[in-house]
Amino acid sequence: MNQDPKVIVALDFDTKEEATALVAQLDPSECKLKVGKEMFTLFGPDFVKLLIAKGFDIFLDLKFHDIPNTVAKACKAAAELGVWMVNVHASGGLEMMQKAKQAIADSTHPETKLIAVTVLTSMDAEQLAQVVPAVTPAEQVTKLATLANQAGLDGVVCSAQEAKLLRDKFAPDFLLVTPGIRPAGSDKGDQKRVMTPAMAMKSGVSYLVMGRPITQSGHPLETLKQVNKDIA
Ligand SMILES: O=c1ccn([C@@H]2O[C@H](COP(=O)(O)O)[C@@H](O)[C@H]2O)c(=O)[nH]1
Repeated sequence: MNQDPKVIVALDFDTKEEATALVAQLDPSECKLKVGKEMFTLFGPDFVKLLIAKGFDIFLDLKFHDIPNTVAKACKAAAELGVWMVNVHASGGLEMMQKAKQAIADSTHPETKLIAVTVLTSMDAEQLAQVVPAVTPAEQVTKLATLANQAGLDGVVCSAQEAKLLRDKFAPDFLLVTPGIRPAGSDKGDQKRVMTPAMAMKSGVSYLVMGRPITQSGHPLETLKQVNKDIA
């Protein structure tokens, strides 16, 4: 029984029925689950609690980004739902991340992990240059990860392409959570900074976030089992 599966399946569905049909095939020893903005907006905290009750570790991927007081209260509310992990945008700044961390520490679930999004995996160098001039994705990820580390966060969301760089810079327990994971030959969709599951694990990633390559594969359970085999 694996207590700490490395794949986080992103439940990005617009009906609860589709999501629960998939979840019914999965086992908490094979994957964790991620609830993002779409499903949380549609189905709210009760949906999250339902998944927790089935024994899954839940990453609540709401990417909070607001003034420190607001983000801190949102993180406390998320932690008190009983989720395994929650996140904020690192570009919200040091004070915002410190207050969020403190709010979780003061909550009824101080063990909840808090990580920060660096540069979205859907952005390439050209897109990043439209919002932050004269910096590469790797430089911007490193800068924001350093800030998150300084704020005492548990880790960051980055692409697997930056994992080796960050793994060499931070302590082994600093979590690197990477979306943009694509098995060889699978459709990239809107993801730009991608890597295969096996290469990502070799680069020092802590957890792989995978949505469409599993959920839209036509045979999700087999796909997940193959990924777990590939990274074993
Ligand atoms: O930089 C980021 C941050 C979050 N995500 C989320 O991960 C999944 C990826 O889904 P795929 O279907 O495997 O592309 C999705 O829920 C995003 O909101 C990200 O992709 N990149």
